[in-house]
Amino acid sequence: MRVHVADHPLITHKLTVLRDKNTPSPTFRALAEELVTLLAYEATRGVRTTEVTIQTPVAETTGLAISDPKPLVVPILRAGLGMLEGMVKLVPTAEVGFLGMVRNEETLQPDIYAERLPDDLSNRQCFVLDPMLATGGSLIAAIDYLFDRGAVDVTAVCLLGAPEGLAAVEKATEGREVTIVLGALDEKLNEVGYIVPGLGDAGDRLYGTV
Ligand SMILES: O=P(O)(O)OC[C@H]1O[C@H](OP(=O)(O)OP(=O)(O)O)[C@H](O)[C@@H]1O
Ligand SMILES: O=c1cc[nH]c(=O)[nH]1
Ligand SMILES: [Mg+2]
Repeated sequence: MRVHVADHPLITHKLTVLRDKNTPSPTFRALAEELVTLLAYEATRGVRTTEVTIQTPVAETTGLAISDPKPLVVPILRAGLGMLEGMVKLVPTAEVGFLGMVRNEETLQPDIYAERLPDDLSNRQCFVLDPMLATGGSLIAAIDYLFDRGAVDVTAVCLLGAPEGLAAVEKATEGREVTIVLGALDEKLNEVGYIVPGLGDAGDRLYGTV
């Protein structure tokens, strides 16, 4: 598994405002979107491309075009939806599929409650969007789901991760083509499975649930 943790003052600045409990939902949403666009730059480093020949007004030249089948972007509902616009801004030709997942806050086990994905993901490059990688249970379930459908490589973009969750994903996806791009790797999980220092419940903060 490849892991990339962002190291850029602009990303840290935006994450600091995002973490602040006094930041209201509209600002939180705007920042989540901006952060994804910045992280997507790194996450798409391995996007598959094909050489193409084009004609500029001056000369013929070769360049690159994103290959077919186009990448599939999969936001994990609910919180991952807050990252979708930021990602498709950078890759506007990507196809978008949806996975609805919720973590049982007592057992911390994930449950898939909705799915709208292409049936056949064979030979597909997938980009999963979820702001929080806590125990890793949700991300492992999402990655398994995509590989079971035939995906060949999965890159997850998360705003924050916990070391425990990252280790769990690494163990569960051994031998598979998986990349994790994080805005920051936090200190730990607390006793109820929240990331410390984290930002609280990303879904609640995005959508104003109290
Ligand atoms: O790594 P884990 O321990 O599985 O936790 C992370 C999951 O928890 C949050 O979703 P949540 O279940 O709160 O759903 P929501 O997006 O609807 O709020 C988050 O967006 C992840 O999907
Ligand atoms: O810290 C956490 C952990 C799981 N889900 C969240 O939204 N936040
Ligand atoms: Mg939530």
